[in-house]
Amino acid sequence: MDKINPDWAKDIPCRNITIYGYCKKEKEGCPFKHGDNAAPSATAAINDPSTLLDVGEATTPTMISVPKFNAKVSASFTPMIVGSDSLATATTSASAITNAGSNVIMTTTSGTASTANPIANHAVSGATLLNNNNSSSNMSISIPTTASSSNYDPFNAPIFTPSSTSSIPTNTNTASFPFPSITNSGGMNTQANDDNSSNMSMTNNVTPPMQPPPVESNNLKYPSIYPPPHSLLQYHLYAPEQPASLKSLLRPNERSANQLFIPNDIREDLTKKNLSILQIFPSSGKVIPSIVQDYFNLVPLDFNNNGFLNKTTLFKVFSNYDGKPYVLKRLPNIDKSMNPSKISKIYQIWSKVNCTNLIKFRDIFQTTKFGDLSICLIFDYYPNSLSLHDYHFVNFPKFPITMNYLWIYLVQLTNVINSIHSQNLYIGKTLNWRKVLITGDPGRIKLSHCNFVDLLFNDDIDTVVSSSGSAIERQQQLDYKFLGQLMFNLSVNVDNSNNNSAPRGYQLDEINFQLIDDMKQIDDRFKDILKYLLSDDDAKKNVHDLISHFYDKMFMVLESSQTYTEYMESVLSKELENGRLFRLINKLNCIFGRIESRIDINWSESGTKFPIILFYDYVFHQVDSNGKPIMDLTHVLRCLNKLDAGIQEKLMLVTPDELNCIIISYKELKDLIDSTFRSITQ
Ligand SMILES: Nc1ncnc2c1ncn2[C@@H]1O[C@H](COP(=O)(O)OP(=O)(O)OP(=O)(O)O)[C@@H](O)[C@H]1O
Repeated sequence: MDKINPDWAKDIPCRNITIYGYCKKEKEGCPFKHGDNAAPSATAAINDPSTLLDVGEATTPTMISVPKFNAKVSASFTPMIVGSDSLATATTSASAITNAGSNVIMTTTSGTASTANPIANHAVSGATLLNNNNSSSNMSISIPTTASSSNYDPFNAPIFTPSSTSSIPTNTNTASFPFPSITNSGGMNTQANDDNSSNMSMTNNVTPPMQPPPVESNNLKYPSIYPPPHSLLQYHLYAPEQPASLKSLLRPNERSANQLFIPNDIREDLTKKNLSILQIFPSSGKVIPSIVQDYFNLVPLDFNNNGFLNKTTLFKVFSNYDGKPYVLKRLPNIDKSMNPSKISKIYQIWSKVNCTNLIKFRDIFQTTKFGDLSICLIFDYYPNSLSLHDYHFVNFPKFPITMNYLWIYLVQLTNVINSIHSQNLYIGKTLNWRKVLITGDPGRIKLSHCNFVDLLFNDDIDTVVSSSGSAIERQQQLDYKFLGQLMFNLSVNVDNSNNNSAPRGYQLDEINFQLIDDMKQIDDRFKDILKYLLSDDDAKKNVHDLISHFYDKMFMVLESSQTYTEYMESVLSKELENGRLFRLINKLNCIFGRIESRIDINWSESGTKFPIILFYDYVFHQVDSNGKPIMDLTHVLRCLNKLDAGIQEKLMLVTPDELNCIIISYKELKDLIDSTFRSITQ
């Protein structure tokens, strides 16, 4: 190599500085220029913080002043070794990407290095973003590298907080959590008045998009229910139904996924119900006891109700006996302990009533677990059920009440009256639109409670439930009036469910025949029934007389409920095979493609297991004559069903090079797969 002329070289910037940021031969007589214009060296940057680029004064660097990006020395890209001293102190001054319009400068703001540490890595979200009002925008990202981060212990680490550095004002308004305000979303400054509107301009006071509440806040608010609403399943992640235009493109043998599986609305509804069943309450064990008698995991159903512990409360619970969910209704602050024989009598009487339109009563007991003496009643739980009042007039979306609904409800409630009266019992005031729950389609309703509370606090329980008591007959006659009142209140609000005004509920003494006649939206037959139910005649009302007014409507209800049952059966039959096929695919995947099989002679082309490989390709990796992958779900399902049934039908499996083929039956394949699976599970 020729000797370099020092006079000529002294004005030329040293290439080592350009590439590495420093020149190790500088002290050994490197003739090139290491002067003032060169970028600050790494060591200088560490020892003299003032030499670090000040993000606040970021200027457009030139190619000469900014070293090119170098993966070996750039802190942001150097894989760190935890505990390595050399790396703990190594750092880099800057890396920059420069182009005509925009500059990105990355600097470290402390002398110590960042490590492969999630806490340190939050620097990206805590980036300092500058807005430059000239035509070229500078995006300067400051990487705070917290000291002593070399030994990261994920288990003892503080909660990850996308923190703010001094250059990023923290948003103290935690109310917006977890949703960022629109103006700050994505960290983009929508108000930047940059001339060049195409430049993405970001300001210093950009709020990090996901700002969690401060950890030490005294007013820390936990989500009132788990899982919190924002973490609920994203139902739209499932494939939506195909538009009609695409359906026509299907070949005769093809079916869309929607034709093969459960319809989206039913799946979504069932998923939501499952979610409600599985909900847990975070403070269980503190505010609310974690176990009450044989029931655990208490979740208040009306958890928005303040001071709910002093009122009648409903909890969703799980039974320790059968693991099923139930509803626990707690009657708090009982003055004195109830006579156990009274409690057991109530249980014996009411647990006998079996009616599809009455929520089944399961258990009753006294407890001091809530800090007082409470009586607890246990009922079947129907997730996401709403009262008639809430379903038609309060909750969104509202389901407008129609004449058909009125008939369906009337038939079902008559069924409840019939079942309860036939046991010499009565319903009482609980026959109202807040205690009748909609539990499913089409308009399926269940009465949630009967007169338990009256019975519990009535000292003369024997009279109340005696088989010949005239008191009971009187109460039973009142039940018809309560039914009339309920049906009247629904009818009078038929037009109301479409607008936002609160539904008007009439008391029994407010209802008269004139009001019934004035209702334009109700047909005359229904008005006659209302009059029959609400009349003060001496003639005793009974179920037989009542249904003579609308027996034809009972056929309508029977018809709709049978049609719905058949529809659900057909949906169920579509899903019937899923569990079986899922187990089969699991089995196949467990044995197929294992690393050890690559060196196992049995899986080679001449091995005994080779048909499994070919079959897997045959089922899942079909290609057309041009070698283009084919995705035919029907083919997959057909093959798997035949395999599962182990039929004698033979199929030809061809090797990818098409030079060899195997003719094998599904039965033989099934045996082969079963024996292979057994061999790896033993
Ligand atoms: N068995 C049940 N399964 C599912 N949800 C229920 C059940 N019983 C009640 N609910 C839900 O709880 C809500 C409140 O029911 P209810 O009015 O009976 O309770 P409450 O307000 O404690 O009664 P009370 O009027 O005696 O104080 C109902 O609208 C319904 O959404």
